[in-house]
Amino acid sequence: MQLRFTKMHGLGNDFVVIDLITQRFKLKPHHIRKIADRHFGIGCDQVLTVEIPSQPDVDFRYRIYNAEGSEVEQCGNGARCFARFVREKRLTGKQKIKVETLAGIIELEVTENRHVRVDMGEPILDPKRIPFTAELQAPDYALDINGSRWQVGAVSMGNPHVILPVDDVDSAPVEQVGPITESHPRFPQRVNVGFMHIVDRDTIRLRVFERGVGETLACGTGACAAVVSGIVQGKLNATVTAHLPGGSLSIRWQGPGQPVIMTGPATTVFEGQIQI
Ligand SMILES: N[C@H](CCC[C@H](N)C(=O)O)C(=O)O
Repeated sequence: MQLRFTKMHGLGNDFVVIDLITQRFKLKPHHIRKIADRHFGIGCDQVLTVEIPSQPDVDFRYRIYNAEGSEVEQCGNGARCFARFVREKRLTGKQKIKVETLAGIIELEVTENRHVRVDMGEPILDPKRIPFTAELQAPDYALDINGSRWQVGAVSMGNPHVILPVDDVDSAPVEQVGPITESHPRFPQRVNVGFMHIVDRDTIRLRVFERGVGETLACGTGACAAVVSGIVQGKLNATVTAHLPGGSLSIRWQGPGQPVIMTGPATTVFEGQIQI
């Protein structure tokens, strides 16, 4: 079958976006792996699908698949691309778009300067719901990684994140520590691994080794989780600029009971068709 797709990216975190409203196809893990393959397929970090919602008062269903084929709960950079896609494809004319994900409902808004503002919902700090094995909820946790002890943050944005503090992201041990931490036994559903340098109370630099993908040029939920962790530890103000290798995001969180608001760009690269 020929499937139409659109190649997009959010700060270099790249996606293949497929409209499964006007096209009918059931994507299986081996299809995702083929689409995501950078030599034998199109190439991307994640595949995103646009589907008919299953809930009332929601505009679309938004599904996310990591390049390895696993379906995941949330993708922040993908959410911004989702908003641009459904408007460019005239699947909606709305300024504010509600979408359902495995992590719950999020709200997307295309802003005047063509950026997209996403209400990512409330962060989850209860270890049991991240999930992360810990006696009690705390601002940070001692975590032994390959014989070294780190003092880490643990936050879910619907998907699990662990945040490791570093003094310099450029020299952070992403390749060495990322893979082993992604599969750390205290994270039963594996985890996205952020390496965060707090520059000042309004600024962080961040690299992310993503669950199911590896290091990406940007991670939206990772930026949200890192800022929340820094705020909980009393080290960041409510509005933070997160600088990632692919570019910068604005992240705002006003504390417990409040949603995390992420604002940033979304870019369409090309359209195509793939025989699948
Ligand atoms: N790798 C993530 C999903 C994609 C998240 C990232 N691309 C973002 O922008 O939030 C996970 O397994 O939870």
